[in-house]
Amino acid sequence: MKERLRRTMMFVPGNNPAMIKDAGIYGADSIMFDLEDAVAMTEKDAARMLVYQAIQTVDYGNTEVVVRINDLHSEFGRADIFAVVKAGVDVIRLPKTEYPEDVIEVDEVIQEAEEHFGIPVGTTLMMAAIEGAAGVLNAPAIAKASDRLIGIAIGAEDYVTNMKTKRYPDGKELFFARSMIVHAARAAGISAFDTVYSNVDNTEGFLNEVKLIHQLGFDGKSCINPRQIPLVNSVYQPTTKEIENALNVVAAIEEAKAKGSGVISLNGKMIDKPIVERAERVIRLAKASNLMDEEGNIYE
Ligand SMILES: CC(C)(COP(=O)(O)OP(=O)(O)OC[C@H]1O[C@@H](n2cnc3c(N)ncnc32)[C@H](O)[C@@H]1OP(=O)(O)O)[C@@H](O)C(=O)NCCC(=O)NCCSC(=O)C[C@@](O)(CC(=O)O)C(=O)O
Ligand SMILES: [Mg+2]
Repeated sequence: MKERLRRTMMFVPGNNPAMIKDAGIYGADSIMFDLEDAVAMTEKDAARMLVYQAIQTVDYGNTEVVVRINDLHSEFGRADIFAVVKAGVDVIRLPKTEYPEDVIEVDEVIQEAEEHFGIPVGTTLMMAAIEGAAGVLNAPAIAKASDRLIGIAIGAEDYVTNMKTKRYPDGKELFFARSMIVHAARAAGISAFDTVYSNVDNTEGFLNEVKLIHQLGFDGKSCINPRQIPLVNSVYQPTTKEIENALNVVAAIEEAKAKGSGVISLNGKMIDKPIVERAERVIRLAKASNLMDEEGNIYE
Protein backbone atom coordinates (compact mmCIF):
# COMPACT_ATOMS: atom_id res chain seq x y z
CA MET A 1 0.00 0.00 0.00
CA LYS A 2 1.54 3.29 -1.08
CA GLU A 3 0.00 5.52 1.59
CA ARG A 4 0.62 4.31 5.14
CA LEU A 5 2.44 5.40 8.31
CA ARG A 6 6.15 4.74 8.13
CA ARG A 7 7.47 6.47 11.25
CA THR A 8 10.00 3.68 11.77
CA MET A 9 11.73 1.45 9.23
CA MET A 10 14.05 -0.97 11.05
CA PHE A 11 17.06 -2.51 9.31
CA VAL A 12 17.38 -6.24 9.95
CA PRO A 13 20.57 -7.97 8.76
CA GLY A 14 19.48 -10.43 6.07
CA ASN A 15 21.82 -13.17 7.28
CA ASN A 16 20.66 -13.24 10.90
CA PRO A 17 17.91 -15.87 11.31
CA ALA A 18 17.10 -14.97 14.92
CA MET A 19 16.65 -11.26 14.15
CA ILE A 20 14.64 -12.05 11.01
CA LYS A 21 12.28 -14.42 12.83
CA ASP A 22 11.46 -11.92 15.61
CA ALA A 23 11.69 -8.70 13.59
CA GLY A 24 7.92 -8.15 13.65
CA ILE A 25 7.51 -8.21 17.44
CA TYR A 26 9.01 -4.77 18.13
CA GLY A 27 6.27 -2.59 16.63
CA ALA A 28 8.17 -0.97 13.77
CA ASP A 29 5.84 0.36 11.05
CA SER A 30 8.20 -1.27 8.50
CA ILE A 31 11.01 -3.81 8.77
CA MET A 32 13.78 -3.75 6.21
CA PHE A 33 15.70 -6.96 5.53
CA ASP A 34 19.16 -5.95 4.39
CA LEU A 35 20.90 -7.90 1.63
CA GLU A 36 23.42 -5.09 1.03
CA ASP A 37 25.92 -3.51 3.40
CA ALA A 38 25.03 -5.47 6.56
CA VAL A 39 25.78 -8.73 4.73
CA ALA A 40 29.35 -9.86 3.94
CA MET A 41 30.12 -10.82 0.34
CA THR A 42 30.47 -14.47 1.33
CA GLU A 43 26.98 -14.45 2.84
CA LYS A 44 25.03 -12.78 0.03
CA ASP A 45 23.40 -15.91 -1.45
CA ALA A 46 22.61 -17.38 1.99
CA ALA A 47 21.01 -14.10 3.09
CA ARG A 48 18.89 -13.93 -0.06
CA MET A 49 17.58 -17.48 0.55
CA LEU A 50 16.91 -16.75 4.22
CA VAL A 51 14.96 -13.58 3.43
CA TYR A 52 13.11 -15.33 0.57
CA GLN A 53 11.96 -18.05 3.00
CA ALA A 54 11.12 -15.63 5.82
CA ILE A 55 8.91 -13.42 3.66
CA GLN A 56 6.89 -16.48 2.65
CA THR A 57 6.72 -18.26 5.99
CA VAL A 58 6.84 -15.74 8.86
CA ASP A 59 3.66 -13.81 9.68
CA TYR A 60 4.71 -10.18 10.15
CA GLY A 61 1.11 -9.00 10.59
CA ASN A 62 0.50 -5.53 9.19
CA THR A 63 4.18 -4.62 9.52
CA GLU A 64 5.36 -3.61 6.06
CA VAL A 65 8.21 -5.75 4.68
CA VAL A 66 10.99 -3.94 2.81
CA VAL A 67 14.16 -5.47 1.36
CA ARG A 68 17.29 -3.49 0.60
CA ILE A 69 18.73 -5.20 -2.47
CA ASN A 70 22.28 -5.06 -3.77
CA ASP A 71 23.09 -2.71 -6.61
CA LEU A 72 21.60 -4.00 -9.87
CA HIS A 73 25.06 -3.88 -11.47
CA SER A 74 26.54 -6.09 -8.76
CA GLU A 75 26.52 -9.85 -9.25
CA PHE A 76 23.67 -10.10 -6.73
CA GLY A 77 21.14 -7.38 -7.63
CA ARG A 78 19.09 -9.18 -10.26
CA ALA A 79 18.82 -12.41 -8.24
CA ASP A 80 17.80 -10.35 -5.20
CA ILE A 81 14.95 -8.73 -7.14
CA PHE A 82 13.63 -12.00 -8.59
CA ALA A 83 13.76 -13.74 -5.19
CA VAL A 84 11.95 -11.06 -3.19
CA VAL A 85 9.36 -10.28 -5.90
CA LYS A 86 8.53 -14.01 -6.04
CA ALA A 87 8.33 -14.13 -2.23
CA GLY A 88 5.86 -11.23 -2.23
CA VAL A 89 7.87 -8.38 -0.69
CA ASP A 90 5.99 -5.09 -0.17
CA VAL A 91 8.79 -2.64 -1.03
CA ILE A 92 12.21 -2.96 -2.66
CA ARG A 93 14.77 -0.41 -1.44
CA LEU A 94 17.41 0.66 -3.89
CA PRO A 95 20.75 1.58 -2.23
CA LYS A 96 23.09 4.42 -3.25
CA THR A 97 20.76 5.86 -5.87
CA GLU A 98 22.53 8.55 -7.93
CA TYR A 99 20.42 9.06 -11.06
CA PRO A 100 16.76 8.59 -12.07
CA GLU A 101 17.99 5.94 -14.53
CA ASP A 102 19.03 3.82 -11.52
CA VAL A 103 15.37 3.73 -10.46
CA ILE A 104 14.03 3.15 -13.97
CA GLU A 105 16.24 0.13 -14.63
CA VAL A 106 15.29 -1.51 -11.32
CA ASP A 107 11.62 -0.78 -12.06
CA GLU A 108 12.06 -2.62 -15.38
CA VAL A 109 13.64 -5.70 -13.74
CA ILE A 110 10.87 -5.74 -11.12
CA GLN A 111 8.30 -5.68 -13.93
CA GLU A 112 10.15 -8.54 -15.68
CA ALA A 113 10.04 -10.55 -12.44
CA GLU A 114 6.34 -9.79 -11.84
CA GLU A 115 5.48 -10.91 -15.37
CA HIS A 116 7.67 -14.01 -14.98
CA PHE A 117 5.87 -15.05 -11.77
CA GLY A 118 2.40 -14.00 -12.94
CA ILE A 119 2.16 -11.21 -10.35
CA PRO A 120 0.08 -8.17 -11.39
CA VAL A 121 2.51 -5.56 -12.75
CA GLY A 122 2.91 -2.67 -10.31
CA THR A 123 2.33 -4.78 -7.18
CA THR A 124 5.88 -4.38 -5.90
CA LEU A 125 6.62 -0.91 -4.56
CA MET A 126 10.00 0.80 -4.39
CA MET A 127 11.96 3.32 -2.38
CA ALA A 128 15.29 4.91 -3.29
CA ALA A 129 18.05 5.58 -0.77
CA ILE A 130 20.22 8.56 -1.63
CA GLU A 131 23.70 8.21 -0.14
CA GLY A 132 26.02 10.56 -2.05
CA ALA A 133 26.43 14.05 -3.55
CA ALA A 134 25.16 13.15 -7.04
CA GLY A 135 22.03 11.53 -5.61
CA VAL A 136 21.28 14.57 -3.47
CA LEU A 137 21.62 16.94 -6.44
CA ASN A 138 19.44 14.61 -8.56
CA ALA A 139 16.87 13.99 -5.79
CA PRO A 140 14.00 15.82 -7.54
CA ALA A 141 14.37 13.68 -10.68
CA ILE A 142 14.93 10.48 -8.69
CA ALA A 143 11.76 11.08 -6.66
CA LYS A 144 9.69 11.26 -9.88
CA ALA A 145 11.40 8.37 -11.71
CA SER A 146 8.84 5.61 -11.04
CA ASP A 147 5.19 5.27 -10.02
CA ARG A 148 6.30 2.44 -7.72
CA LEU A 149 8.21 4.85 -5.44
CA ILE A 150 6.66 5.29 -1.99
CA GLY A 151 9.55 7.45 -0.87
CA ILE A 152 13.19 8.45 -0.87
CA ALA A 153 15.62 8.19 2.04
CA ILE A 154 18.96 9.63 3.04
CA GLY A 155 21.76 7.19 3.86
CA ALA A 156 24.08 9.43 5.86
CA GLU A 157 26.87 7.01 6.70
CA ASP A 158 27.79 6.60 3.03
CA TYR A 159 26.87 10.22 2.29
CA VAL A 160 29.34 11.74 4.80
CA THR A 161 32.06 9.43 3.53
CA ASN A 162 31.35 10.59 -0.02
CA MET A 163 31.42 14.22 1.17
CA LYS A 164 34.75 13.76 2.99
CA THR A 165 33.23 14.67 6.36
CA LYS A 166 31.71 12.65 9.21
CA ARG A 167 28.60 12.52 11.39
CA TYR A 168 28.52 15.32 14.02
CA PRO A 169 26.05 15.56 16.96
CA ASP A 170 24.45 18.75 15.61
CA GLY A 171 23.92 17.26 12.13
CA LYS A 172 24.93 20.46 10.29
CA GLU A 173 26.78 18.33 7.72
CA LEU A 174 23.44 16.77 6.71
CA PHE A 175 21.32 19.92 6.56
CA PHE A 176 21.51 20.47 2.80
CA ALA A 177 20.99 16.79 1.93
CA ARG A 178 18.09 16.42 4.35
CA SER A 179 16.44 19.57 3.01
CA MET A 180 16.89 18.47 -0.62
CA ILE A 181 15.40 15.06 0.11
CA VAL A 182 12.35 16.37 1.95
CA HIS A 183 11.71 18.98 -0.76
CA ALA A 184 12.18 16.44 -3.58
CA ALA A 185 9.85 13.96 -1.87
CA ARG A 186 7.16 16.56 -1.23
CA ALA A 187 7.38 17.91 -4.78
CA ALA A 188 6.88 14.34 -6.03
CA GLY A 189 4.12 13.59 -3.51
CA ILE A 190 6.01 10.73 -1.87
CA SER A 191 7.52 10.14 1.59
CA ALA A 192 10.88 11.21 2.98
CA PHE A 193 12.87 9.04 5.38
CA ASP A 194 15.81 10.00 7.53
CA THR A 195 18.96 8.01 8.06
CA VAL A 196 20.13 5.66 10.80
CA TYR A 197 21.63 6.80 14.10
CA SER A 198 24.45 4.39 14.88
CA ASN A 199 25.01 4.92 18.61
CA VAL A 200 22.29 2.66 20.00
CA ASP A 201 23.05 3.51 23.64
CA ASN A 202 22.86 7.31 23.20
CA THR A 203 19.14 7.88 23.81
CA GLU A 204 19.43 11.66 24.24
CA GLY A 205 21.40 12.08 21.01
CA PHE A 206 18.93 9.89 19.15
CA LEU A 207 15.91 11.81 20.46
CA ASN A 208 17.50 15.15 19.51
CA GLU A 209 18.03 13.87 15.98
CA VAL A 210 14.45 12.57 15.72
CA LYS A 211 13.08 15.94 16.92
CA LEU A 212 15.17 17.73 14.27
CA ILE A 213 14.03 15.53 11.38
CA HIS A 214 10.42 15.63 12.60
CA GLN A 215 10.67 19.44 12.51
CA LEU A 216 12.09 19.29 8.94
CA GLY A 217 9.01 17.33 7.85
CA PHE A 218 10.42 13.81 7.40
CA ASP A 219 7.79 11.06 7.48
CA GLY A 220 9.99 8.74 9.51
CA LYS A 221 13.40 7.40 10.41
CA SER A 222 15.50 4.36 9.57
CA CYS A 223 16.28 2.45 12.77
CA ILE A 224 18.94 -0.16 13.51
CA ASN A 225 17.67 -1.39 16.86
CA PRO A 226 14.28 -2.12 18.47
CA ARG A 227 15.04 0.26 21.36
CA GLN A 228 14.86 3.14 18.88
CA ILE A 229 11.28 2.43 17.79
CA PRO A 230 9.37 3.75 20.84
CA LEU A 231 11.65 6.80 20.90
CA VAL A 232 10.69 7.74 17.33
CA ASN A 233 7.01 7.13 18.07
CA SER A 234 7.18 9.36 21.15
CA VAL A 235 8.31 12.28 18.97
CA TYR A 236 5.79 11.56 16.18
CA GLN A 237 2.96 11.06 18.65
CA PRO A 238 0.72 14.14 18.84
CA THR A 239 0.09 15.68 22.29
CA THR A 240 -3.43 15.65 23.76
CA LYS A 241 -3.58 19.41 23.17
CA GLU A 242 -2.64 18.94 19.48
CA ILE A 243 -5.30 16.24 19.12
CA GLU A 244 -8.01 18.40 20.78
CA ASN A 245 -7.06 21.32 18.56
CA ALA A 246 -7.15 19.10 15.46
CA LEU A 247 -10.62 17.83 16.37
CA ASN A 248 -11.80 21.46 16.88
CA VAL A 249 -10.36 22.45 13.49
CA VAL A 250 -12.11 19.59 11.70
CA ALA A 251 -15.40 20.33 13.47
CA ALA A 252 -15.13 24.05 12.63
CA ILE A 253 -14.45 23.49 8.95
CA GLU A 254 -17.35 21.04 8.71
CA GLU A 255 -19.58 23.79 10.16
CA ALA A 256 -18.15 26.30 7.66
CA LYS A 257 -18.71 23.89 4.76
CA ALA A 258 -22.34 23.47 5.83
CA LYS A 259 -22.62 27.24 5.33
CA GLY A 260 -20.87 27.01 1.93
CA SER A 261 -17.56 28.51 3.11
CA GLY A 262 -14.01 27.07 2.90
CA VAL A 263 -12.53 29.34 5.54
CA ILE A 264 -13.49 30.11 9.13
CA SER A 265 -11.81 31.51 12.23
CA LEU A 266 -11.36 29.44 15.37
CA ASN A 267 -10.29 31.26 18.55
CA GLY A 268 -9.30 34.17 16.32
CA LYS A 269 -7.09 32.06 14.03
CA MET A 270 -7.90 31.55 10.34
CA ILE A 271 -8.70 27.93 9.44
CA ASP A 272 -8.45 26.93 5.80
CA LYS A 273 -7.36 23.95 3.65
CA PRO A 274 -3.67 23.49 4.62
CA ILE A 275 -4.55 23.86 8.31
CA VAL A 276 -7.32 21.28 7.94
CA GLU A 277 -4.90 18.91 6.17
CA ARG A 278 -2.44 19.26 9.07
CA ALA A 279 -5.26 18.57 11.53
CA GLU A 280 -6.28 15.45 9.60
CA ARG A 281 -2.66 14.19 9.71
CA VAL A 282 -2.56 14.76 13.50
CA ILE A 283 -5.73 12.66 13.83
CA ARG A 284 -4.25 9.90 11.63
CA LEU A 285 -1.10 9.83 13.80
CA ALA A 286 -3.19 9.86 16.99
CA LYS A 287 -5.16 6.83 15.83
CA ALA A 288 -1.96 5.02 14.79
CA SER A 289 -0.48 5.83 18.20
CA ASN A 290 -3.58 4.31 19.84
CA LEU A 291 -4.41 7.63 21.47
CA MET A 292 -7.93 7.76 20.05
CA ASP A 293 -10.50 5.37 18.63
CA GLU A 294 -11.85 5.33 15.07
CA GLU A 295 -14.81 7.48 16.14
CA GLY A 296 -12.44 10.22 17.31
CA ASN A 297 -12.75 9.69 21.05
CA ILE A 298 -9.49 10.38 22.86
CA TYR A 299 -8.48 7.57 25.22
CA GLU A 300 -7.97 8.83 28.79
C1 LIG B 1 23.66 -2.54 16.45
C2 LIG B 1 23.41 -3.96 16.93
C3 LIG B 1 24.57 -4.87 16.58
C4 LIG B 1 23.21 -4.00 18.48
O1 LIG B 1 22.91 -5.33 18.77
P1 LIG B 1 22.55 -5.77 20.31
O2 LIG B 1 22.31 -7.25 20.33
O3 LIG B 1 23.58 -5.17 21.20
O4 LIG B 1 21.19 -5.00 20.56
P2 LIG B 1 20.19 -5.27 21.78
O5 LIG B 1 19.46 -4.00 22.02
O6 LIG B 1 20.93 -5.88 22.95
O7 LIG B 1 19.17 -6.39 21.19
C5 LIG B 1 17.98 -6.67 21.92
C6 LIG B 1 17.22 -7.68 21.11
O8 LIG B 1 16.87 -7.08 19.85
C7 LIG B 1 17.40 -7.85 18.81
N1 LIG B 1 17.83 -6.89 17.73
C8 LIG B 1 18.80 -5.98 17.86
N2 LIG B 1 18.87 -5.29 16.69
C9 LIG B 1 17.93 -5.81 15.88
C10 LIG B 1 17.51 -5.51 14.54
N3 LIG B 1 18.11 -4.54 13.82
N4 LIG B 1 16.51 -6.23 14.00
C11 LIG B 1 15.89 -7.20 14.72
N5 LIG B 1 16.25 -7.54 15.98
C12 LIG B 1 17.26 -6.84 16.55
C13 LIG B 1 18.59 -8.58 19.40
O9 LIG B 1 18.86 -9.74 18.64
C14 LIG B 1 18.06 -8.90 20.78
O10 LIG B 1 17.16 -9.98 20.64
P3 LIG B 1 17.05 -11.07 21.83
O11 LIG B 1 18.44 -11.62 21.99
O12 LIG B 1 16.05 -12.07 21.32
O13 LIG B 1 16.58 -10.28 23.03
C15 LIG B 1 22.08 -4.50 16.33
O14 LIG B 1 21.04 -3.65 16.77
C16 LIG B 1 22.13 -4.59 14.81
O15 LIG B 1 22.77 -5.46 14.26
N6 LIG B 1 21.40 -3.68 14.13
C17 LIG B 1 21.31 -3.70 12.68
C18 LIG B 1 22.50 -2.96 12.05
C19 LIG B 1 22.34 -2.93 10.54
O16 LIG B 1 21.49 -3.57 9.97
N7 LIG B 1 23.19 -2.11 9.87
C20 LIG B 1 23.11 -1.96 8.41
C21 LIG B 1 22.07 -0.95 8.03
S1 LIG B 1 22.59 0.72 8.30
C22 LIG B 1 23.58 1.11 6.92
O17 LIG B 1 23.84 0.31 6.08
C23 LIG B 1 24.03 2.55 6.76
C24 LIG B 1 23.20 3.27 5.70
O18 LIG B 1 23.19 2.58 4.48
C25 LIG B 1 21.82 3.44 6.23
C26 LIG B 1 20.84 4.01 5.24
O19 LIG B 1 21.03 3.85 4.03
O20 LIG B 1 19.85 4.57 5.75
C27 LIG B 1 23.89 4.59 5.44
O21 LIG B 1 24.68 4.67 4.47
O22 LIG B 1 23.62 5.50 6.25
MG1 LIG C 1 24.70 3.08 3.14
